[in-house]
Amino acid sequence: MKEHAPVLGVIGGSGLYQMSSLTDVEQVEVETPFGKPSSPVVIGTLEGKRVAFVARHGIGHVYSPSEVNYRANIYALKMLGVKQVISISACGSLREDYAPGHIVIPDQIFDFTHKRARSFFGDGLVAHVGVADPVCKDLSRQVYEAVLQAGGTAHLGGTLITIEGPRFSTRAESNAYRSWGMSIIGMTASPEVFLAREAEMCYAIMAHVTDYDVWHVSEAPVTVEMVIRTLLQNTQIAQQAVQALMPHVPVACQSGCQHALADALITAKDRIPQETREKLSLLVGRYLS
Ligand SMILES: CSC[C@H]1O[C@H](OP(=O)(O)O)[C@H](O)[C@@H]1O
Ligand SMILES: Nc1ncnc2[nH]cnc12
Repeated sequence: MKEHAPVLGVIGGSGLYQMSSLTDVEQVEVETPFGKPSSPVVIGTLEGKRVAFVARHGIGHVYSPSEVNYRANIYALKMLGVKQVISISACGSLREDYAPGHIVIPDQIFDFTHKRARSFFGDGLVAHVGVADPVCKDLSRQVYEAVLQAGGTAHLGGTLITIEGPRFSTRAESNAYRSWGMSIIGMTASPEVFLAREAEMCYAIMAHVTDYDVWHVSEAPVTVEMVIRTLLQNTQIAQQAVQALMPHVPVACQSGCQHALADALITAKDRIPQETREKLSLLVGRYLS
């Protein structure tokens, strides 16, 4: 591997399985204590800096939202030295003013998933990270500026609800989420965002609105074809936005993401099994010495 650690990790979602703008590309097979990431990690140069890319659903889109190994994806990026991650995701809109083609950088997450491994911790080492503000405010603002610079229509803020899927919502569910004040809907932000916090990484979401879900009275209900068609129309903006972000990374984080575990570990040091210490040393080593 090249000597410089990637300054940015990009996790590409539905419709974004590679970054064509990367040069000097190498492909790294990473094995983590949590298994293999969804795809080989592709590391390449963009604007003179190294970027690491993972295809969330695998090459050919082979993992459903419930099957994605979120822990391995985040852990693999951490192993490569990545400290800041952006997710590029497709989402449905639950608000009239967040229209298909627009890009939302949400500031809140509502986790409605129920069957995913959602923490690196356990097995004798307990941690409770704070996620009141689940995304990095500083990285999110830079992503927002970058999307504007790339010519996109962007919204900074909004709540993203993550459903388990893989099916889309019923009209009753969609209307309920709207009545709860949710802005956009997807299937992958949780637990990814929370794992990034446990790994003390800054994390922001560039969510591409691909549809109006199923609540809209005059728009057709969401389909996969609709999602991929709209996302593909946005691919160039997504790639240009990442390019526009590069001069600003690493973004100066004032939000404490890089110290998220400082007051989160609760297990007595002498009670932590050696095996767990070793497994999680990359995350907690500096707190246990
Ligand atoms: C292909 S439609 C539903 C699918 O698309 C989104 O994926 P991602 O967040 O990885 O872009 C959504 O979350 C679902 O997984
Ligand atoms: N309407 C929707 N619901 C859940 N995930 C989505 N991804 C894209 N559109 C979506």
